[in-house]
Amino acid sequence: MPKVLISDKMDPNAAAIFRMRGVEVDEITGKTPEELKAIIGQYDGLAIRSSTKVTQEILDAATNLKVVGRAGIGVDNVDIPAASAKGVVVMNTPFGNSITTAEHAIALMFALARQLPEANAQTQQGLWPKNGFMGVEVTGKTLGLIGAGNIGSIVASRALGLKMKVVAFDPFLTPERAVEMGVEKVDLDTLLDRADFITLHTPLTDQTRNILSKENLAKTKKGVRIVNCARGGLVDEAALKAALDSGHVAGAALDVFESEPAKDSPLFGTPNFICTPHLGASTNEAQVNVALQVAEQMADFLVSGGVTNALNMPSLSAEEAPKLKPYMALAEKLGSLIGQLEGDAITAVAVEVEGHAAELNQKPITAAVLAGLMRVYSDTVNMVNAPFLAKERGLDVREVRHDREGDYQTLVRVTVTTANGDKSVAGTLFGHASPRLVELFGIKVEADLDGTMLYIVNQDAPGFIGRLGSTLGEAQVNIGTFHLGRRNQGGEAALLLSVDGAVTEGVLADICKLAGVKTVKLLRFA
Ligand SMILES: NC(=O)C1=CN([C@@H]2O[C@H](COP(=O)(O)OP(=O)(O)OC[C@H]3O[C@@H](n4cnc5c(N)ncnc54)[C@H](O)[C@@H]3O)[C@@H](O)[C@H]2O)C=CC1
Ligand SMILES: O=C(O)C(=O)COP(=O)(O)O
Repeated sequence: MPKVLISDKMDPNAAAIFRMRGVEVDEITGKTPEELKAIIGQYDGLAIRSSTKVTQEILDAATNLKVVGRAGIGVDNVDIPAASAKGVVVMNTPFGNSITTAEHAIALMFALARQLPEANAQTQQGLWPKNGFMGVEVTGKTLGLIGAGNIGSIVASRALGLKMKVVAFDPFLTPERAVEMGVEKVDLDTLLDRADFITLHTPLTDQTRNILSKENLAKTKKGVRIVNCARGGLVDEAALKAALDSGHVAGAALDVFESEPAKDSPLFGTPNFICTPHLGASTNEAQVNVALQVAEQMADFLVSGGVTNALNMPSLSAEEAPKLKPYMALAEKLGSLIGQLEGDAITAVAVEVEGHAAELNQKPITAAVLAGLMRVYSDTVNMVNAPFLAKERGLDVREVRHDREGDYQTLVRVTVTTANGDKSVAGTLFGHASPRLVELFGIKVEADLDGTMLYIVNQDAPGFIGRLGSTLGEAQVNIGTFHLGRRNQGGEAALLLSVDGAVTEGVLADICKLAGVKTVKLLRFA
């Protein structure tokens, strides 16, 4: 039974779903990194929000970990390259809390426009400060959206409902989508020049870090009000403090900080500054949504191999997964065979599918080929990290889908390029489930690739098989299965034998000495 750790506060629906889906679950929140490191080794899955930092160190200690599920959107607390390198899938729930977060941005905009927190505090102190809080209307004002993705577009729709004009800066926003959203697409300088309110809705990247820098804050309209419900680091906090102090910025609301938890920000106590402790996603609705989603997604993956909303792996629906499973097994065996036979010499890999295989999602088939092929170098390679490792090694990977009718109802062919030219192996599924090799370097053979096998290339000549049988028999090596194919009579023949027991270097050397033998290799398949 797979086992998951929920390490951040999460709606109880998550644990309930895990249990319902046959996944064991522990909820242990508030652990220090050291404490987490000590226990993470027992878990197949880790379900988090933003508090748990999934660092290289944690991943190194997570010897059984297969999936990290983020009940929310931002994954900047997960070292994704490190997870990919370790073959751990990282998933998020990209929509579950977006309405809630957009509503928080709108709430903070109103709170700034009418100075609600301070008015509330003074009223409750008995000061009745009726004349101290002259606000501004939002109707007719311009909202500048930085980032017009899921949350940005919900904020835009709400702002339009409030009769605001919305301008948006987002390099990936198409003109058509801008029209559909009812916003004007502008460049950043135009936005800074025109916006009465600015809200930020981008991830934190090298391009967005300090997007509201000292220089850019200086370009804003005097009296602008700024809301950041996205990520700390998008606004330069020191520059913001100076702009609030000078009165150039009339108000700012931050839900997120450069460093969290923010316990002693220089912004604290600044007039017209309000903040919340990363509450953007904190509604019952959003937390139920993300908890249900993350648990369903992680359970799908751990129980049936389905992949949804992964950031480092192609998607694979729970319906597709069972159909693809035998193909992935076949693809991995073909990759393993060719990796063991050709090894380091490979510079490019082409994965071709035809027949029934061509009707399926090819990405997982290719990933499985690469996993099999590269497991020759490292037994930590799996379908998640194989495509990344292939890229790192400079392997040129190509996918080809044929809609032609071939000899087989379904076929996967793997062709590798080496200094000695292209070499290819192909396999099919017998009875829709059983992987079978059908072609090996241009020679037709039929073989199950299983356990320990011997691959022998020899000159086709009478008596060879008898001599080979005697050599193995004398060494007490029992032959399990025997598969033979040849290019033409008297030409090159290929033999694949599955054998029981150990085949020593001495036995291999004896086979090499048999007349007509060109190649002998010991192969191992999972
Ligand atoms: N405060 C909170 O509790 C929450 C914060 N968030 C954060 O809100 C942010 C936005 O989330 P979503 O809208 O779901 O993400 P999204 O991926 O749907 O949208 C992000 C948008 O930013 C745009 N973008 C990327 N680079 C840009 C750049 N250099 N300049 C301008 N735009 C750029 C993208 O094109 C995309 O349209 C994320 O950082 C997320 O982590 C999300 C949920 C809750
Ligand atoms: O979903 C996101 O990106 C968030 O920032 C929400 O964070 P949280 O789950 O509330 O810690």
